[in-house]
Amino acid sequence: MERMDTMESMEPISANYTTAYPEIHPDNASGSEEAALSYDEELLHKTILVGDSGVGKTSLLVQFDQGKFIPGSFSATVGIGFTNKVVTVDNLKVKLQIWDTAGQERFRSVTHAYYRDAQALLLLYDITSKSSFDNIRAWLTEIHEYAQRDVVIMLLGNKADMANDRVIKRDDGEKLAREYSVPFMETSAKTGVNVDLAFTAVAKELKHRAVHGQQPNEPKFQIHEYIECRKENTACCS
Ligand SMILES: Nc1nc2c(ncn2[C@@H]2O[C@H](COP(=O)(O)OP(=O)(O)OP(=O)(O)O)[C@@H](O)[C@H]2O)c(=O)[nH]1
Repeated sequence: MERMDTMESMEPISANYTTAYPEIHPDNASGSEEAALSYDEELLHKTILVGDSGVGKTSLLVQFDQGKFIPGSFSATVGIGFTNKVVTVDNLKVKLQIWDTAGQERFRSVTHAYYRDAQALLLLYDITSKSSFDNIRAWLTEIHEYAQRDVVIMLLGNKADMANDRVIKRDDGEKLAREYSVPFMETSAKTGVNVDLAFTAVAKELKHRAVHGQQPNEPKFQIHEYIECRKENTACCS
């Protein structure tokens, strides 16, 4: 696949990882009924990665975008930048514009401004960092303050490969997610476990809303079920 190394972002940005709509095809299902409904493939779905500094937002995005992990190669993100990616779900192309934000407190006022237009937010903590987990409630408060009321939120416990350093049990992540009624899974930007799934689930939800949003009688896409059936298990105990 030809890859264009164009970079489209707000200034300042941290790393040159943006590509112009490379495609992945997580679903090979053909003949979906939904495909017959109208969906504008030019629609851009803005998705934002948030969470404390160092939880692995940039790494997760690079793993999703390029399928690779470069250990210790990232300096803290400065400001905000985005990567475009097309995910094919139910034979439709869903364009995600994925914004990688700086986790550091000093950039918070910059990133808040981007929440308003976001259709989805991936909220990350690091399973080896108690403080990053404890801060999730504060992140959710911010999200509820600045983002749209119906924004899709997904909680991700990243660095699931670091079993020996784990301090947050998977159960704790699940409980917190249940409390806020948000889908949850553990991911590893290093091994790639559940990374495609996280973005694909978001793409499916956003596409479903775009296709069926005006039809109140249509059954909703069950993002929780979709994830539960597909997610790979990660170690559960510290
Ligand atoms: N073992 C392991 N290391 C990870 C994983 N994800 C990120 N890291 C490492 O954690 C460190 C921080 O990762 P980043 O992706 O820069 O974190 P960030 O959330 O973007 O940080 P800010 O830009 O400061 O907000 C880097 O050294 C990464 O290599 C993971 O899933 N597993």
